[in-house]
Amino acid sequence: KKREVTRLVDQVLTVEDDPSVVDSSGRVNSRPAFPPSPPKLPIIGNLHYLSKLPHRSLWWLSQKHGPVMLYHAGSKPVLVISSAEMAREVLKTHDHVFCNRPPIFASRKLFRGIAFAPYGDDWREMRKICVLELFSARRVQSFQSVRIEEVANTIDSISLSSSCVVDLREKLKFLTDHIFQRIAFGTSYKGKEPSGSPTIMEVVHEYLFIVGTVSLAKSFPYVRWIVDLFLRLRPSLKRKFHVLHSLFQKVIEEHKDPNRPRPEHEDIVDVLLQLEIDHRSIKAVLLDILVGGIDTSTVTMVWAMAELVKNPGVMKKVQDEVRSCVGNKANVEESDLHRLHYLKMVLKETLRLHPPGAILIPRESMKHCYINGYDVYPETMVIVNIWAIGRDPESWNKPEEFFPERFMESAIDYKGHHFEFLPFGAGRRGCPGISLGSVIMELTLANLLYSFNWKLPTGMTIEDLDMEEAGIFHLHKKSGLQLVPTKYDSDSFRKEVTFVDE
Ligand code: HEM
Repeated sequence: KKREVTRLVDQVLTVEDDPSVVDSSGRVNSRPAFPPSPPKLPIIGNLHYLSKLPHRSLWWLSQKHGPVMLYHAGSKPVLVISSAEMAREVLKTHDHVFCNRPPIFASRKLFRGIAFAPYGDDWREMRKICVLELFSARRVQSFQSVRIEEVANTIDSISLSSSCVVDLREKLKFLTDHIFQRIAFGTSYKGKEPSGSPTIMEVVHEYLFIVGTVSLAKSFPYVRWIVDLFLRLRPSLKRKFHVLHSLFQKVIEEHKDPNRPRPEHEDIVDVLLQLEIDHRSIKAVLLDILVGGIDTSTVTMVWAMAELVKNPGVMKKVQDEVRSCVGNKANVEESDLHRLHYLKMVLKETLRLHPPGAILIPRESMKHCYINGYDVYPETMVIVNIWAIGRDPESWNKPEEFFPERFMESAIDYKGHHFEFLPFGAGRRGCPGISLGSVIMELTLANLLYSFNWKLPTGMTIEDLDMEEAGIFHLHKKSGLQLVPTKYDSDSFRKEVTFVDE
């Protein structure tokens, strides 16, 4: 109601915002009804409102201007959606209008995989391959041995530091990097770079950062040449593109070598070569997988462990569940996961409060339509602030609290049917990697929780645990996560459980 009142007040103050202004002769004025918008400045539009954490600035603005707001990034109008109801309008009711991506990232000269491709036959074809061939249930299952081996290596490596401070973020980054490189390339190049050379993921991050900056500069026709001249982004972008291009080319050539030893499972490059996909598209899909999978899973698991350490009651409950389900096995297996109901709730609660993509990858309208009575014109960029929606008190009771039990009697899942909870997006452009991402996260978290007890380094209290956010593409925990693991003694737990049962 408060939002509606704010919207009405805004409409009274800004006549342009009123969708049905009646003039003195009683005629309905047919001027376009633009959504409410913060006051603009010349050249920069509304950019002065943006902080280092755009999802928070946009959330703050939406509290004043409503869940459908027009934000001006320089000369570019951007429709910002901040409620479950309006997200449903965009991602379901009008999904066919908003399933395009804006031309950022999508230059023909760069990689144009699935995530940033414009809507059309090329995207449709690659998306079909993605859903039916690359991330189908059968294919995800075929990568099981990779997950098991890599998670076991991580547990072994942490065991070596039992009772010492461990940089858990680094361990998890290393793990997901290995898993996704093995899934995509059949082998991991991590640690095999010539000394002093950046890792693949470092090049990927730099590449994305430059593409993002160049794209943003396009919204500022007056200052674009200054950005180009002083930051010399384009030559740098070209160099990064070539590094990735040659690496992916090398991987493809190795796969085409008839003397290559047969791996125990087909990797993504094998599948794409068998489907006779052209090399350029294969490279773009490889980039999508590295970008889509590695950071998202790492940041989510770091947030989950941080929230658990901050909430010892939840930590105990989830560890008790994992340990009593697994019994006296050496580790948690994938076949155990379907019984770990509370663990799944912990993961959902983490994704509600800390969705790695706080705002969905931008979409673009393909034709005129109305959202909540407002005109939205073709080629308007649309962003859905899923971070704000996950904390909206209209949808969530005590939204700031980490309370996994809220999912107990609830049918809400993250498959894109519940618009108050959209960590993987929804509709035609929703994430095709949900099953792969979630099984990696569940298996890793279950084993971390099974194998170790976790506490903060000596002298640190829960209050000292910094939950500050950072990041442009993916929202990570700014200060990393230093924790002390101690190896869990399953015998003593069994005695404890037997004692309780008796
Ligand atoms: C924690 C794990 C992950 C999260 C939270 C996540 C989240 C997302 C989100 C929010 C989108 C945009 C959806 C939209 O616009 O409605 C997306 C798209 C995408 N994701 Fe994921 N993702 C994850 C893991 C993965 C994995 C493991 C892969 C592949 C290996 C992947 C590949 C993709 C691709 C290719 C797209 C673009 C889809 C399209 O535009 O058609 N993601 N993801």
